[in-house]
Amino acid sequence: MTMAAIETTDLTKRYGEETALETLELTVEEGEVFGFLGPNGAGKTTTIDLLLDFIRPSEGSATVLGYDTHEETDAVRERVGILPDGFDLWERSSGSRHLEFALDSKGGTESPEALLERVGLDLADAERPVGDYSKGMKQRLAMAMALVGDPDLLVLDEPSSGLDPHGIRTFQEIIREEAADGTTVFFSSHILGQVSAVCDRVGILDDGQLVTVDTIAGLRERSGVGSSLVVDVAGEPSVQRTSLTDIGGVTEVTADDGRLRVTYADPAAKAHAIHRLVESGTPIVDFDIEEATLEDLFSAFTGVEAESVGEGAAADESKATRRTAADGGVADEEVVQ
Ligand SMILES: Nc1ncnc2c1ncn2[C@@H]1O[C@H](COP(=O)(O)OP(=O)(O)OP(=O)(O)O)[C@@H](O)[C@H]1O
Repeated sequence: MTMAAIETTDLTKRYGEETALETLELTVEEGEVFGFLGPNGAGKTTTIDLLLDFIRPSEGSATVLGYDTHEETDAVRERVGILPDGFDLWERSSGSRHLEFALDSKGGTESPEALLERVGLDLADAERPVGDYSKGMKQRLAMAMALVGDPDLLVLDEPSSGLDPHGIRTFQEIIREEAADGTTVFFSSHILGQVSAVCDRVGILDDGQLVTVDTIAGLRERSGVGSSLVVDVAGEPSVQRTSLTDIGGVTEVTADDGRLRVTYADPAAKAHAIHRLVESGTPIVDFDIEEATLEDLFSAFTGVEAESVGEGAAADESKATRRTAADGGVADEEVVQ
């Protein structure tokens, strides 16, 4: 039997009246790259802090790599590499000193140079005090420290914060390399594109509740958010609308100004639709497939509308709005920075 890298049972954290995490039941298998997705305040950091015993649960328990997070904290921390959210560095010490410290305390045997190269920090920068580093450079150093000692599990809390697009690619490469080497990777993010780029499975957390866990493909299928076949036709389509709506898996057909849009839940439906159009003698000028985006999926599962979730620094300014019924109307409240 394979051991789960992370297993939580009934894991709950309350702060007074506020429930930061509600009866979380989560299993992350060994070797998986698992994305933990959710808007600000969803409970991602709380979960990670519980897994590493930085805070104690109000109820429930968890194991990491088979060890109880509370009873066997040292065993857990020895085997886990952590890139925390809002980590502290010693501003006056150099990057190299930080790495030496991490190597000493973890008993790591890696060469500092190799670690620096992996995260894209050059040797000259490594000699400068960390107080002079940009946010992205600090993030790279923290990743190098997390990699020390060849951890069995990498826990990354919002790893891309402060990184430029190149840095994001570097981190994605590291995640893929670690996974290829058998390391389990658990990382939290509110940026969907980054999660989909590397993850085997995704868990969506919203307001302390695990809303769903699935592969991206599975989320697509279950969300009911359809993809669309968009066909440009010369003149009016000569096809009967019902001959398209009759196709199994088609959920909606609209026609607008020489453009026909067939929305489907079952991908097999699009070939049928093309076939019927050709059969009816409709002159097709061009066609395109518009896939449901990850943003659409996220909204479908959380009711939170993500607006801009591209890569890079700009993504950190991405906004999402939660639709709340207020004063009988719909108010938009910002929930993602
Ligand atoms: N020490 C604390 N005292 C009181 N409430 C807290 C404390 N720590 C976290 N919370 C609350 O718990 C909830 C979950 O916070 P958490 O930091 O886990 O969210 P998150 O998903 O990591 O968000 P972010 O993306 O902003 O890091 C929030 O409502 C937060 O205000």
